[in-house]
Amino acid sequence: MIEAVNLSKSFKNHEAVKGVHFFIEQGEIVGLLGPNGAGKSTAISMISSLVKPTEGEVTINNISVTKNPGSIRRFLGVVPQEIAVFQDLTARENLKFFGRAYRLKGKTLKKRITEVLEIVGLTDRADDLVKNYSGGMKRRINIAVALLHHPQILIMDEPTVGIDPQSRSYILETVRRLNREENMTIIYTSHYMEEVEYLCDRVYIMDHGEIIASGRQAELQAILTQENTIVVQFSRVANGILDRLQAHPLVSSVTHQGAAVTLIAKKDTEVLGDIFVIAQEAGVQLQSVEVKSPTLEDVFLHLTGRTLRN
Ligand SMILES: Nc1ncnc2c1ncn2[C@@H]1O[C@H](COP(=O)(O)OP(=O)(O)OP(=O)(O)O)[C@@H](O)[C@H]1O
Repeated sequence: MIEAVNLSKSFKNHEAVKGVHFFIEQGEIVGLLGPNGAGKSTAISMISSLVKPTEGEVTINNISVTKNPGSIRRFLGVVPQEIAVFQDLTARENLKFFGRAYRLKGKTLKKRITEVLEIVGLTDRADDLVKNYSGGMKRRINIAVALLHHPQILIMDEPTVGIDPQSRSYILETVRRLNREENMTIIYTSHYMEEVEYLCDRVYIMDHGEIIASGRQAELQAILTQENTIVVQFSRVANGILDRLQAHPLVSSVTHQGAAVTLIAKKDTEVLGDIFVIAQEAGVQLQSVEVKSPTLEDVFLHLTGRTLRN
């Protein structure tokens, strides 16, 4: 349904997206995961015809996005990262305005406004000015605008950044419902691993403009079948201890939050003994050690050497 081949975008001398390929089937929820600056927004802006690729091509339902931007826009609903509605209008007035831009009018528009307000849970506040909304409500009206013309495909760029947990879970449930009840195809970009784990059938992991891994979650986790995640609570992080752990030949990555250190290491009993020795030599105590199976976050860490929040 959506196919991107060798998609690239350069801004002056900077290559934001470097020859990526996507294939997305109808009815899938696909996650595009990566840290800030990975190239996610640029990639989806090319898919939705808002940015012209430097190289490569995107087709949606076999129609070229670059050659026929007008005809593919009717299939697409795009939820941008920024709130793209008028703050001095009410939600209903905003929806009327954008509905007319989609050439909806009269009773059809009125009915659809009622429906989308219901979908995003803003029926009760429809006649309040958007500037008086909470951050989460503004994000929801942003989504409602994208749904007005019954798109087959919804492209969402980090739709839950900076909002309260309740609005966040409301948005996640709305995305699931749209997918299940209307078979809507959804591309969901995020740097929140847990959202992608919860929502997405398949995931593309992007870093520095490239797709560094893709697949179903289980397939991605299988990248680390030879590894364990080891979480060690030290009494403190002494000088040099992180470097020594990182230098261990069986350890592929080390991150820490205070004195809690997470290692990804080959499944080998030697590692635990060596951690103990390293701690002893650094004069710190081991307060607890937990060995876990790797998560999607660990896969990301293994592939990039960084956590998503870095
Ligand atoms: N219009 C532009 N002009 C110049 N550079 C740009 C432009 N848009 C994006 N970039 C650069 O391209 C790279 C990728 O940016 P992009 O916004 O696609 O990343 P992202 O993964 O969506 O990150 P974020 O979550 O911060 O939006 C960044 O280095 C960014 O600074």
